[in-house]
Amino acid sequence: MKPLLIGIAGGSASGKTTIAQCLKEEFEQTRSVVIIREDDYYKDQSEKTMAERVKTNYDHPFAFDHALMIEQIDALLAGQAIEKPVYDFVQHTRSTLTEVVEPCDVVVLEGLFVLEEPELRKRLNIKVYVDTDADIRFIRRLMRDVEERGRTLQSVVNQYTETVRVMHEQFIEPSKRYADVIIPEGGSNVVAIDLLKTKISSIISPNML
Ligand SMILES: Nc1ncnc2c1ncn2[C@@H]1O[C@H](COP(=O)(O)OP(=O)(O)O)[C@@H](O)[C@H]1O
Ligand SMILES: O=c1ccn([C@@H]2O[C@H](COP(=O)(O)O)[C@@H](O)[C@H]2O)c(=O)[nH]1
Repeated sequence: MKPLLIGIAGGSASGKTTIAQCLKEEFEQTRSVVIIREDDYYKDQSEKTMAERVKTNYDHPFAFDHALMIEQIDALLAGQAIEKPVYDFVQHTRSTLTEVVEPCDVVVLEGLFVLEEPELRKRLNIKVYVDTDADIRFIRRLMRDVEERGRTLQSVVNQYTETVRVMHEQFIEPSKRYADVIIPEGGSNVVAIDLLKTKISSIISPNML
């Protein structure tokens, strides 16, 4: 049977990763769910200096290698393992590491553009948009980027006002209209996450429902 492909889009720090991780953990024992993060397909910038990397607009679709991402998703859908890139947010470029991902019953794609990019969207069986207010997203991003991604408060504020906010309004928010399911507030929405878990259960063990 072809794997079920679930896409989770939404703004930066809306809770996409948190929800995807919740789904994966629920089915950990059966190893039925694998997560593919669009972030891992940011283009390699190892040829650029750090000063040049900082200037990149990471919230525009051009920042991603979507062709490679689509090629690897198609391989997973065809039952083949992939060796995917791993992104290093601190260095703003691809890590030298790669990760082998085995095919699974359910593939969760999470990222800014998974509903916006037509070639990704048309492959999705279930389209989810995580709808979290901008002020909450900004606060979460500030805390996460300072704690985990090596940023300063000032750099987070500058990036948010110069690119993140405007690209969100241009590309991400409009992609909500393609969603089958809209989840307000992200990871704290237990009811919505339970509905997704039930759907996944019906795919991997249809006789249990
Ligand atoms: N419901 C929530 N309440 C509080 N913090 C949250 C919640 N959901 C996510 N976070 C935190 O916000 C940050 C961004 O969440 P994440 O799931 O990584 O968002 P995204 O993948 O959309 O960028 C993380 O540090 C995460 O732990
Ligand atoms: O080198 C980079 C690459 C990306 N970003 C920012 O990350 C977010 C996307 O990640 P989320 O987990 O969805 O928040 C995006 O808004 C980019 O601005 C970066 O700062 N540096």
